[in-house]
Amino acid sequence: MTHTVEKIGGTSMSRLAELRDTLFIGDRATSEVYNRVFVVSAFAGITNLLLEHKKSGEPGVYALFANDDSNHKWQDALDRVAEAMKAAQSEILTHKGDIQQADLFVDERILGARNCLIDLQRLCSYGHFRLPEHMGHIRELLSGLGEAHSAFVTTLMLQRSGVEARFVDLSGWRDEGDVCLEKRITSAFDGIDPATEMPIVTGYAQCVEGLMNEFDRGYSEVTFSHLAALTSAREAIIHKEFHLSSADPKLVGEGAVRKLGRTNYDVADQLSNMGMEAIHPKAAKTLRQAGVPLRVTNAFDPGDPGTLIDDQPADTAAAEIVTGLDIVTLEVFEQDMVGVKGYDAGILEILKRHNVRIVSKTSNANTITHYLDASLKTMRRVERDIAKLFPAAEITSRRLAMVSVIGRDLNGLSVLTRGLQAIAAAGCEAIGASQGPRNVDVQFVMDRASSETVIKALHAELIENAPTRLSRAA
Ligand SMILES: Nc1ncnc2c1ncn2[C@@H]1O[C@H](COP(=O)(O)OP(=O)(O)O)[C@@H](O)[C@H]1O
Ligand SMILES: N[C@@H](CC(=O)OP(=O)(O)O)C(=O)O
Repeated sequence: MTHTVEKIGGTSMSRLAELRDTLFIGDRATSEVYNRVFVVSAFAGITNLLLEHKKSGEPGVYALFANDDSNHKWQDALDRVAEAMKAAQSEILTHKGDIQQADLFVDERILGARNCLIDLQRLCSYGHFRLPEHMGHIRELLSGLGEAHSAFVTTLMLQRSGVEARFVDLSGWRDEGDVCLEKRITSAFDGIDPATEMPIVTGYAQCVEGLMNEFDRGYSEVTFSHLAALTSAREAIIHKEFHLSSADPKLVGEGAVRKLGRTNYDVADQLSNMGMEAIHPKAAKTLRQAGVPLRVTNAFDPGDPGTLIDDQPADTAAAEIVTGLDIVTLEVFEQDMVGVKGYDAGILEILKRHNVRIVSKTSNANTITHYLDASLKTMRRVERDIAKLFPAAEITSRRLAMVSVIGRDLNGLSVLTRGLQAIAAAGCEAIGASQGPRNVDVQFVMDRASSETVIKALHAELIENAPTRLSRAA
C-alpha cells in the first residue's frame, strides 16, 4: 500500500478551514491529494460536553445522566452540545446548503441520542432493568456523536472544494451488527479506493470490545493506529496544533521551544503518563507491533517533516521535553508499617477499585506516597476506604503539581542536581524529586502555583542552554 493514515486532534479540528488550505489541499497536485486517509477527532470541547471535561472533570451529558438528580440537567447539557456543534460548523462551512445539511445532521443525531436515553430511563423504571448495566453503552453512544459530526462537516467542506471526500462513519449509528474493531474497520473500507477518493473517518469506532471501555479518552488515536496497522499504511501521521516541542509553546514561548526532530516510544509513553498524550500508549503499541512508522507534525506547517517516533535509542544524551501535570498526592503514614508487608498491596487494590491513575510513587519505612491523577471527589472515597482498611494510619491528600524532564537518554547530564538548583534559583521550592536508574525521566514535585515558573526554569537550564543537536522550531 502506498497510502498514509493521518489523524487530526480536536484542537486542530477547530481550525479546519485553515487546514483545507494547508493540509488537505494547499498547493498539492491532484495526485498528491489522494492516498491519504484522515481520522478526525471531535471539534475541541465537544467530547468534554458529551462526557465530562478531560482536565477539570466538570460533568457533561454522560456524567449528568449517570447521577440523574433531575431530568433537566442532562437534557440541557445535550442542548448545549447541539449548540456547540452548530457553532463549530458555522465557522467552517460557507455554503448555505452545506450548513443546512450539517444542521439537519446535528438535529437528527442529538434527537436520536435523546430518545435513546429517555427510553432507557423508562425501561429502567421497571425493576428488571438496571441503569448501571447500560452506562457503558451510553458512554459509547455519546462519544460517537462528536466524531460523527466532525467527520461529516469535514466531508462537506472538502466536497465543496472539489475533493472526492467520503464520510466513513464507524460510530455504528443505528447499526445492527455486533462487530469487533477489526471487522468494523475492514468492512467499512471494503470498496473504498484511497487512490481516487479521500476517506474522512470518525475517530470513534463502535465495536463489541467497547472503545471507551478499553481505552477511554484519547480513543481516536486507537482507531487511527488500528486503521493504519490493518491497512498496512506506509506511515501513520498525527497532526497537531504545534510542532511536538521541548515544552508547551503557549507556556514557554514559540521562540524558546525546540522542535523534536526524532524521539522514541519510550519518551512517548512518559509523555502520556504526564497527561500530554503525544500518542495514546495503546496506539503506540499497535503501530510498533505492526511496524508502521509514526510521525507527529504541525498541521499548519505542511512543508515540515515533523517528529519521527520509532523504537531507536538516542545518538547522544539530551533532555528532550519538560512537561507538567496537576496531581494529588496521597500519603499514608503508619508507624507500625515498618517491616510489615501488605500495606502497599492494600492501597493499590483500593486505587484500582476507584479507577485512579497512578503517575508515580515513593515510599520509606513507614510512609507510602502515591502521586495520582484524580479528582478530589474520588480522593475522598479512596481516603475513606483506606481509613477502613488501616484504621491507625494517618492519611493526607494534597493538591500539588509534578514537572517532569524527559529524554531518550539522560545519562551524564545531572538533570536531578541541575534541576533542583534551577528550581531554587527561580525562587521556588521542590517538595519532592525522583529519578530512576533507567534515566529517561526526572520528576519534580511542587506547589501548583509555582509549576509554570518551574517548567520555564527547567526548560531554560536543561534545554535552551544545552548544546544539543535539536533544531529550533520555525
Ligand atoms: N511539548 C509540546 N509540544 C507541542 N504542544 C504542546 C506541548 N505541550 C503542550 N502542548 C499543547 O498541546 C495543545 C494541544 O495539542 P494537540 O495535540 O494539537 O491537541 P489535540 O489533540 O486536541 O489537537 C497545544 O495547543 C499546545 O499548547
Ligand atoms: N475527542 C475524544 C477523542 C480524542 O481522542 O480526541 P483528541 O484526539 O483530541 O485527544 C476525546 O477527547 O477523548
